[in-house]
Amino acid sequence: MELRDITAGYDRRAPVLRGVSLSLREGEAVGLLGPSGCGKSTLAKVAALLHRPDAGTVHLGGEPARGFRHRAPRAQRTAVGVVFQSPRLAADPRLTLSALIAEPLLATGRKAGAADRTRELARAVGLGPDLLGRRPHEVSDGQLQRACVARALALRPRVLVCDEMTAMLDASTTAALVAVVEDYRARSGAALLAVGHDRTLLERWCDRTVELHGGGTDSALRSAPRAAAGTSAG
Ligand SMILES: Nc1ncnc2c1ncn2[C@@H]1O[C@H](COP(=O)(O)OP(=O)(O)OP(=O)(O)O)[C@@H](O)[C@H]1O
Repeated sequence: MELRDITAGYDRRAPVLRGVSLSLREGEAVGLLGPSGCGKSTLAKVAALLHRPDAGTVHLGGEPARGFRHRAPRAQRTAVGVVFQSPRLAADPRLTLSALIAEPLLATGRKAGAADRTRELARAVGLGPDLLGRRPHEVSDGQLQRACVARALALRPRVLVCDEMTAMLDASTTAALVAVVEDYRARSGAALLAVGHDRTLLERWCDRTVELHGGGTDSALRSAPRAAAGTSAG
């Protein structure tokens, strides 16, 4: 994925991001750090094709993004999986965890095999069958976030964007979900953009970290390689 010269925000006269470029190679994990409000989530939404930049381009597998939000073509939209910080805001409260995980499969016409794939994904994220029939208000934040990660992986995305995925989780759920994402990345060759405030976690987890500096008049990214050898995810 390549983000080229992205200018984006919510008011064209005062963009949050100005001329930000970032590329993720196949299989690469990049951690995105920066002070609160500098535009990390905005950049994550642009990368996930959920927010149209005012200027600049997003390339996926060498192809320019042909639209954003509902205008993104299905093949490009499904190539990017997203996990947000708050599963309570992200998850439809009416769906069971099973339906939540299966929804992207059914919405893209993959009905055959959807039940098996849902069980496989649930197992991978550590959700037992007893939880799959429950709705969001009947499970913990950690259990719900596990379902959201499973859902994000359902269509085998080429890029996974995790925006503060672990911010609301305890240490053991954080470690478990980082391990799930890492296992998927290792097997699939997908790239990862992980946004967060936990520098220690991102420096251990990712191949490199980049620091976004907002500030209205210009935004810049500074790169740093992975933390010293010997550290490992989770
Ligand atoms: N939907 C929106 N409408 C208007 N302004 C927004 C919207 N979303 C974010 N902003 C503003 O854009 C700026 C950047 O927000 P963003 O969420 O991208 O920052 P961030 O670096 O992810 O912050 P944090 O680390 O606190 O999550 C902030 O000033 C924020 O108030």
